[in-house]
Amino acid sequence: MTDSVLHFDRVAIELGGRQILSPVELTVKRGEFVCVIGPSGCGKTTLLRAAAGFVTPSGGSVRRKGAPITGPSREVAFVFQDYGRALLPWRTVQANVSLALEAANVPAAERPARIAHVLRTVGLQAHAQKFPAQLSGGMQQRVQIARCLAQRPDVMLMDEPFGALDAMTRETLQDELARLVREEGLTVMFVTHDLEEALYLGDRVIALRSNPTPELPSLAALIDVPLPQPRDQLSTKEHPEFLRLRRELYHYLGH
Ligand SMILES: Nc1ncnc2c1ncn2[C@@H]1O[C@H](COP(=O)(O)OP(=O)(O)OP(=O)(O)O)[C@@H](O)[C@H]1O
Repeated sequence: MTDSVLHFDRVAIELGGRQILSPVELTVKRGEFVCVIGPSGCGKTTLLRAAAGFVTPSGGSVRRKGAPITGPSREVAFVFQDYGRALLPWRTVQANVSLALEAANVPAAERPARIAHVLRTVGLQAHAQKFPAQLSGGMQQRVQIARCLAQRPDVMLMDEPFGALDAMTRETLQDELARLVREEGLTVMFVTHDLEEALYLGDRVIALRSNPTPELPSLAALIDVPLPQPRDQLSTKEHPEFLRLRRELYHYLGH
């Protein structure tokens, strides 16, 4: 179990008197990229929020490196879809990234080098002094990702991070994230509506279904994605295995 970063141990969640997630059993290993897909309202964000310690399961528990999660932790970073609200508009790019270091009580003398490093990692070193409103949506999302990287988290939880971006920017950011994950050895749980995005990025994809019952539980499918790395927007998406998995997931999602 040493390489288990997150373990969902029969996690069930009720909200507003309604069963959102029936018991989910899942282990996310170190360095793994797990994508979560499913129809709107099936509980994808809720599952991620439980891993972040924002929501307490009504049954079971989420464990990080073996210990139950009882609340938010700096070792778990959360990337929101809405980068506009995640960034402070009155702080520059570097000051937004600095927030993570300030929260972690990193000594002021160490901050500039760490900020410069993560901004280089996401290709924003030339924009450190700009304010969020001076950047495109894709660049603002990179700032949010840089801020999470500055935390040096154990795990990155990403909730439809590219959902608000145009198709071309989304593909660019997918490739940048995939590279970052490889280079930094990140562990990622990534929620998306987009089947192709899930298969393109994931080592594994889990599909959730809405309105779970004991016969048809939340976890509809858990599939391995054995496509070669690094992936490529054209050849990966034309790979026969990609097309086969896409068809399989499409079926699981009840189309
Ligand atoms: N705090 C809450 N109280 C009551 N119900 C809630 C609460 N938060 C979420 N829900 C409900 O739980 C269900 C699952 O929500 P969740 O946001 O996890 O779904 P999702 O799969 O991420 O949806 P989407 O793809 O639309 O973002 C929805 O029906 C939602 O209305």
